[in-house]
Amino acid sequence: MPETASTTRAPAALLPSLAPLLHEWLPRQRWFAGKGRAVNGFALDTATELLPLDGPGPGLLHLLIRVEQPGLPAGTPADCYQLLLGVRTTVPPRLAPTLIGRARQGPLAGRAVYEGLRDPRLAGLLYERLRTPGTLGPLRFARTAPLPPALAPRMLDAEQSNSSLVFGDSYILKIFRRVSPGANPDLELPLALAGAGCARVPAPVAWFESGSATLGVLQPFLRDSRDGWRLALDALAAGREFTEEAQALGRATAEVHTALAATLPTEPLHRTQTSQLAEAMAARLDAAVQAVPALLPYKKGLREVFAEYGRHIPARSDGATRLAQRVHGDLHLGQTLRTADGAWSVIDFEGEPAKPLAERRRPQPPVRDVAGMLRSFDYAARTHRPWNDGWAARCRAAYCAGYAEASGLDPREDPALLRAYETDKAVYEVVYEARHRPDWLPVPMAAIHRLAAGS
Ligand SMILES: Nc1ncnc2c1ncn2[C@@H]1O[C@H](COP(=O)(O)OP(=O)(O)O)[C@@H](O)[C@H]1O
Ligand SMILES: O=P(O)(O)O[C@H]1O[C@H](CO)[C@@H](O[C@H]2O[C@H](CO)[C@@H](O)[C@H](O)[C@H]2O)[C@H](O)[C@H]1O
Repeated sequence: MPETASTTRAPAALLPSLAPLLHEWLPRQRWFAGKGRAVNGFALDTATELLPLDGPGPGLLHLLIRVEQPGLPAGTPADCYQLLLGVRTTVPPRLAPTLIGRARQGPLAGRAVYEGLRDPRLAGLLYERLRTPGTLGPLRFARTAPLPPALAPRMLDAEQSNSSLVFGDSYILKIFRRVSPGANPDLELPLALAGAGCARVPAPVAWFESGSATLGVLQPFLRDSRDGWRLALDALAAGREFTEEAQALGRATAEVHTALAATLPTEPLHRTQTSQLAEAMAARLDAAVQAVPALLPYKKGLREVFAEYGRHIPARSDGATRLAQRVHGDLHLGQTLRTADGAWSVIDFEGEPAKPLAERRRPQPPVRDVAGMLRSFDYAARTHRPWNDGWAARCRAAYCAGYAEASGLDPREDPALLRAYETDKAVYEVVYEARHRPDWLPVPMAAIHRLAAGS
């Protein structure tokens, strides 16, 4: 074990020290999901000293903390977040921007509390833990193969739902911020895909957990890669087509789907399941209209798209029953990475972060991911001036052709299904943009306008 062994604190004892600091700091974090609602209090589920707080140097405290907020349906547990806090008597100038505050009371009174992941010494310690399988209080560390020692850490500053650290340009560790019981699909699916020999995902090499909850996953870092969103925008800016890339992305998506269907449970999609899926889409639309009233004029037209899907008799052109299966769940260009050799990888299998874990892990028609990517070509085209609708249409066609090539199923053969999933995604995007990036709202609204009009 690296440095000194850990201890587990009685969690409640730390709250008087931490609660006043976190009250200010937590709601400001990009990954804090409860924005716009008051924070009434905190409860600590676990508190683990990865590095003792009363040692000579800095301490590293791992917390699973519940944030009590109003407005949750009865019986819904408060959101639980994972925090890694550094604790020092004084914070050196290079770490000053990471300061959360100085505790005034309780066992940490007078000590500085700061973002532990931004301290290379503490981030390095976490990597050392991942190298060493075993348990540490409530935390369990596992790995698939030996890892090299002492890789220098750096934190990614991307706008993320979680937090990621790169170690020596060899590995990337994603620390999940909002944590729920149950395997996180971002570990479960890449592990299953790697096990099935699918080369389209960076295979997890280590992870850590508490109870049944996944807390972090270490994967190879694709250092010479660029993400599909950047590549698409570059192509647009240079007046280039992106059809070859889109076709390869279609093939990559199909490879992922085929491997997931071969290794994880699938369910037949008969008429009843189809109408339930259509009803769920209509219910999401109703909730979205409440949240974003600009959707109201389109409600009737959009409901008709879902009703058409609900009436639809699912049958494949080869006569087989359609299947629901595990899918990516939030596929878009930003979730794809292309390495210098031209190979595409798919990342971030967590699904839509706002949805409950159980819902994200449910089998769904694979067209859900196809629709997500088709929406993404439209997004890329719409962020470019002048708007290049033809570019997006050609990418969309090439992507479907690539998907058909690798899976034998052309998503365009089932337009009612595809339109319903594109509409469901556009409705999700309207709510997402209204909440996070209001300037982007016209992008999904343009799609809503088109889809509600039946074109
Ligand atoms: N294996 C990887 N290799 C290189 N970069 C990666 C890798 N995995 C993730 N990234 C980079 O990290 C960013 C955030 O990762 P992501 O899994 O999307 O996190 P989040 O769930 O927080 O959005 C990605 O946009 C990508 O640029
Ligand atoms: O990447 P995340 O898992 O955090 O996904 C969320 O944020 C995405 C934006 O970063 C959002 O994607 C939408 O915007 C993209 C362009 O920035 C576009 O390519 C996607 O097609 C569009 O859906 C995603 O919906 C949201 O869940």
